[in-house]
Amino acid sequence: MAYFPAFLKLDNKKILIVGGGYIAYEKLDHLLDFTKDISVIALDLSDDMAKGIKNNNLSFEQRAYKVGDIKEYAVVIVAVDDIPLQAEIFAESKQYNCLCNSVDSVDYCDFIFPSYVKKDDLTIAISTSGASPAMAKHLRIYLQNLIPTGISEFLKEMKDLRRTLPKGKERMKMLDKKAEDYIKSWSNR
Ligand SMILES: C[C@@]1(CC(=O)O)C2=NC(=C\c3[nH]c(c(CCC(=O)O)c3CC(=O)O)Cc3[nH]c(c(CC(=O)O)c3CCC(=O)O)/C=C3\N/C(=C\2)[C@@H](CCC(=O)O)[C@]3(C)CC(=O)O)/[C@H]1CCC(=O)O
Ligand SMILES: NC(=O)c1ccc[n+]([C@@H]2O[C@H](COP(=O)([O-])OP(=O)(O)OC[C@H]3O[C@@H](n4cnc5c(N)ncnc54)[C@H](O)[C@@H]3O)[C@@H](O)[C@H]2O)c1
Repeated sequence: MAYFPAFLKLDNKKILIVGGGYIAYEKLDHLLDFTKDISVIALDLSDDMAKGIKNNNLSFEQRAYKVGDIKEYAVVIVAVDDIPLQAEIFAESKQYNCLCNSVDSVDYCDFIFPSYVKKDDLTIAISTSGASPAMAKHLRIYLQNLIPTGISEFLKEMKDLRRTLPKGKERMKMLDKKAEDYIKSWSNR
């Protein structure tokens, strides 16, 4: 079955990444667009991962994962090259209020990472439900080239209108028309 798309609020939620290699860095890089409350536990770090940790002042412990490490975390990303450990941490996460993502199998995931386009308040997330991460990536690149640079300003204008105009049918109609015209103007380019 396909995954339900939701946008998770990360305020006051601690995130743990286990692993410090290439894939851990990909996940870290994406998470940093949304939060800085990230800790890392890994036996060793790639250069990118070491830089990411240093530049963002993240907490890092150089050691093997041990049972109980996830206790304080709301989300754990298990980015180790060890599938049995991914299975163990996923099973352990069920004892706690902790959502788990494992990088080798959706069987050990409560959620999966989408590919995404982010421009200020706009986030477009793309998933193939794990069928083809490569396809998710290329669809992201395609969409990235389609979205006009002025989208952030347009969204700011729409946000201001929603804040200042009184709620009701008239506002709804006006905002709907403005959004429709904006999209039409850009698809006619
Ligand atoms: C979208 C993206 C987001 C991100 O990473 O943040 C992401 N993978 C990306 C890239 C990518 N990953 C892989 C390739 C090689 C080509 C290929 O296999 O297609 C490429 C392409 C590349 O790197 O160029 C290999 C791969 N990926 C997974 C497995 C295990 C498995 O399938 O069981 C294997 C095989 C490992 C092996 O056999 O060695 C699993 C997952 N990867 C997901 C997300 C989740 C499903 C997303 C969805 O489809 O909805 C899921 C299920 C779990 C998760 O990771 O959350 C990011 C693109 C970001 C961007 O650029 O926009
Ligand atoms: N989800 C995806 O998009 C995707 C894509 C390609 C590969 N993968 C899978 O991701 C996994 C990781 O790949 P990689 O290229 O980052 O590997 P890598 O070898 O570069 O990194 C593995 C990391 O795990 C750490 N580690 C291993 N055992 C540990 C333990 N017990 N405690 C703490 N840290 C530990 C190592 O120190 C290292 O930092 C592989 O199994 C690969 O098949 C996933």
